Amino acid sequence: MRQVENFIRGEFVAARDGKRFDKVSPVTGEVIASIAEAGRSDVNEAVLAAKAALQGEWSTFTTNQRVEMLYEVADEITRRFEDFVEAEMADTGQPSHVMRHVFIPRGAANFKIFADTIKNVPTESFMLDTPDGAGALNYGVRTPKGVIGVISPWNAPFMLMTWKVGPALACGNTVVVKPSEETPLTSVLLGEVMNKVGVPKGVYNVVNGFGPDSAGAFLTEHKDVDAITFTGETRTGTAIMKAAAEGTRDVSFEMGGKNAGIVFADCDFDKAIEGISRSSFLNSGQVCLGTERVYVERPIFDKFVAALKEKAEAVNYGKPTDEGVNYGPLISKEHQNKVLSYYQKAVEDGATVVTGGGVPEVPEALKDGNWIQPTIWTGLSDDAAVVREEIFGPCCHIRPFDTEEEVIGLANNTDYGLATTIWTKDLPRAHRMAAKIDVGICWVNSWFLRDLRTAFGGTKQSGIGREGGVHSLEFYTELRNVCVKL
Ligand SMILES: NC(=O)C1=CN([C@@H]2O[C@H](COP(=O)(O)OP(=O)(O)OC[C@H]3O[C@@H](n4cnc5c(N)ncnc54)[C@H](O)[C@@H]3O)[C@@H](O)[C@H]2O)C=CC1
Ligand SMILES: O=C(O)/C=C/C=C(\O)C(=O)O
Repeated sequence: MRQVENFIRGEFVAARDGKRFDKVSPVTGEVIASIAEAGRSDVNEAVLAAKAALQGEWSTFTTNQRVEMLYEVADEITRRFEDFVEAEMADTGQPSHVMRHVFIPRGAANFKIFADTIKNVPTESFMLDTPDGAGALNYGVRTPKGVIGVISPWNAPFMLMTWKVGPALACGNTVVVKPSEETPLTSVLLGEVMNKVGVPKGVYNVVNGFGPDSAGAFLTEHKDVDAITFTGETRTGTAIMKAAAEGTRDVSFEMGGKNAGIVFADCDFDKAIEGISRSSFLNSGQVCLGTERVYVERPIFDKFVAALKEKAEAVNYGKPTDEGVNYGPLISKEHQNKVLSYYQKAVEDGATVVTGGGVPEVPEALKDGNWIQPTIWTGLSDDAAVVREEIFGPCCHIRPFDTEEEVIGLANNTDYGLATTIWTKDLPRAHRMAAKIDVGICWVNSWFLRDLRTAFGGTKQSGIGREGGVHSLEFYTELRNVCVKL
């Protein structure tokens, strides 16, 4: 069985107390790896390694040298593409084409985009008038923030971890990553890449383990961690924020969503169906940007529900590498139970189950995997649990609407504010809507179309701060103003 260690100061090391935990395949339920579980002293060692590296060779790198090294990291990921695809598939159980076309290429791109950003971003400067007429020059200098604690989730593990590590390293920081306990493989594999291309030891570290009373909490509580970036559940964000308050450390949070998809009668119908089907069912619905509330203009409501039902029923369950498989399991038994409990709740609340609602028939070899049917409901009230709470599964509730004002109110009637997707050919209307829906990311006639230079993050309980392009520099650097009297 695969043995996976922590990665500290450039070495793959077991936990000092020898503790380990099992990684279980979401596809078959088999134990596929044994993972070193970092205790407080292992986390301490990783943080001290990262702190020491800030003063070492890494600090002598020019921006250009860092940029070149990040390009080498990206190129080495691409050279080891198959290894990353295999590890990510083993971790998540999601189909090979999603790994090949989205998650692994995005992992490599996350290093290149921030290398480009740091190389090209201009320095802020202002000329100030002074009474003597000579003036003063103000200019900004960006310095690394220090040791960054990276707490990453399981739904797109490599893509979301590198989305943080890329800019952190581009800005000259060092990192300690705590990947989700469900998906440790690619973070540790990245350690091999870092060593291969010569990233100085201690710049990139990985500690495995769980959240509370484990590696996650030990890391976020550590006083030498200067800032924390986190993607995951809103409640976890609250716990991390409390830990970060000690020492007033900075945080960047990308958290849950209960995103609305809005479909007007004048939309390109086939594209809207394709878009909403992806946004509700891709990655088995385990995408923070996904759509769990769909609002459809009344004249096309019945036609829309029927067409989305067809899409939901067309998924092919199976092993990630099997030909034609386009749909994977949920990440864990715990998550499967959580999603199934919402399926049950929807029925208790009086939903019409258009399709799905349970566990599908799968071949004998897969019966211990965490399979679940894509599910569509109609007929629930706006305050039903499955309409208000983030489920993070392949499901959506569809409700008709009659006016623009009404649907803006419905879309905004949530504690979250991550993303929305609007489908209409009336672009002035799309712009009006985009201005009024309280989210960080608004897609029109598209979904998950990502330009990595754009601001990414959420409002309300969906997050704090923005990352992406130059916005990442705000979090990963300190900006010092220098004022020179001329
Ligand atoms: N991208 C997103 O928005 C994600 C949302 N979720 C939501 O969260 C729910 C639960 O999934 P989980 O994996 O349990 O998410 P989670 O938020 O508990 O886990 C995310 C990461 O935070 C770590 N963590 C947990 N508690 C911590 C603590 N007190 N201090 C430091 N680190 C801690 C975990 O070990 C993991 O690395 C899902 O059902 C889904 O609704 C989960 C993953 C990603
Ligand atoms: O494109 C990105 O950077 C992120 C996409 C998805 C998530 O953040 C998520 O599902 O958590």
